[in-house]
Amino acid sequence: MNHGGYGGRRGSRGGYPATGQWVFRQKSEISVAVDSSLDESSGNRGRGSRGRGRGRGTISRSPRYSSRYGNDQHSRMQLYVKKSNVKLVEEGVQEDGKSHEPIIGSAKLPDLGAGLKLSGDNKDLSKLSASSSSKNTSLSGCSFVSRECEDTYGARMGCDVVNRMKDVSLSCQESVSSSSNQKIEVSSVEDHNSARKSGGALNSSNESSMRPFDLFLEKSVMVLKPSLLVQGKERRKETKGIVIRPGMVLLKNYLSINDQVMIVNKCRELGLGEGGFYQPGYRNGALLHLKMLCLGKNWDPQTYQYGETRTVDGSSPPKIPVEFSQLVEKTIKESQSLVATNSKKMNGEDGIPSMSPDICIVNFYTSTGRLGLHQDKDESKESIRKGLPVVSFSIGDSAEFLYGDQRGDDKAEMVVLESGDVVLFGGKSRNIFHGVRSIYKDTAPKVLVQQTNLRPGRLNLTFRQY
Ligand SMILES: O=C(O)CCC(=O)C(=O)O
Ligand SMILES: [Fe+2]
Repeated sequence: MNHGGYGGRRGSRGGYPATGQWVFRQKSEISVAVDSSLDESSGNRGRGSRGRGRGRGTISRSPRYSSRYGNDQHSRMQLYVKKSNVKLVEEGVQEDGKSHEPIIGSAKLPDLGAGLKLSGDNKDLSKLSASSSSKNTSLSGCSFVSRECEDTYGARMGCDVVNRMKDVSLSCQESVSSSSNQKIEVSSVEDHNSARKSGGALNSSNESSMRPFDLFLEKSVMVLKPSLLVQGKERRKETKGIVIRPGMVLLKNYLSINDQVMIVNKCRELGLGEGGFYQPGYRNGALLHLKMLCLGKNWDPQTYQYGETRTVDGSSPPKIPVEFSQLVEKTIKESQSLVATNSKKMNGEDGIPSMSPDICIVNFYTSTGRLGLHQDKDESKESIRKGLPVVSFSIGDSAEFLYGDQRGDDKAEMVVLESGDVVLFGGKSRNIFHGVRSIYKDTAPKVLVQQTNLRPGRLNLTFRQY
């Protein structure tokens, strides 16, 4: 199989050998996690809250994801400094606490240059956002034991440093405060390796968008189990079928936690393999605000066509796991009987035809991910003419899902899709405009996150028949 210029990617799952390793040099025993993202989050900066208002009325006819364009391609890195209060100090900027706060969370590549410092004491967990383009990052004020930080999986680079002192989990997202002056340094091996591979063109959008992407966060040292109460509550959610409009059905809480865990695990595994997750881009270079994995056939955002291989790297899409297809079949039957009982005049016109999926597009949205209103119309004419349904599984964080007969966000209806929800749109609703306006942070079922270590964000699978 030709992997073109991206041949290294496959090896990286096994390979990508040195890409994105982060080395922490420091002096004591704290954990640090560095999470770098060159993904959809960047494109959302500057938007209003939750991205409302973007892309309004701008959907052009053909682009499937037409309003997902984003020009801000700054890469963003998030530093999780566990058990320590830190502050971000740009080189050359006074360490006066307050003056640095604005830098945190909004630092962009050009501002940071080659170095970036964090300083603080060892009290709280903190999260910093900064540019991943910086060649060196130093953390001051923490006693860190430098483990290693592997950018195992690209666009969102995970680096987990263990708190050897207390053996506690370190994920936290508090604001940064200041203080002490102990130091640790973080330097990005990724930069050096990327430089080698790309001849110095670091952080080029190609390079970063093709980095392997792991749906899982690295396991923390200590994983807190959700209480039995939480688990009980999450299990008690009732399954309910709703006919939203002719041809469109919502199966609320349809996927059990076990199904969701199975799906997440399979997507994670497939997403790390050949043809795995990447951040797709349009012909003009703009990146979509999500990570994508195609199963069965590859959908190409540059041509809006399906193919047997992915043009950007020559990889073949993995097959759709049989367990997925079985679930899809079940949901279609379920919807058909729901429609049949709901509709007195069952003349077939409001129904949802059966289909056997040979395409699945798996999208992963971080909390700032989104997807502009579009129609799914790149399947065969026959498939669309027959109204073969698109079947959509939502897993993880909840999302505002827009749908309607017209293009504008303001003309669309909205439904919140939660983890386990399934939406089908076929028949008379096959050509609806639809999209994802926003993701609700931290709304994924705790038990799912605990059982899978799924990253914060939302996983969506849409099944279709070509
Ligand atoms: O994430 C979703 O709910 C929708 C995804 C979608 O419309 C697509 O991939 O075409
Ligand atoms: Fe779609």
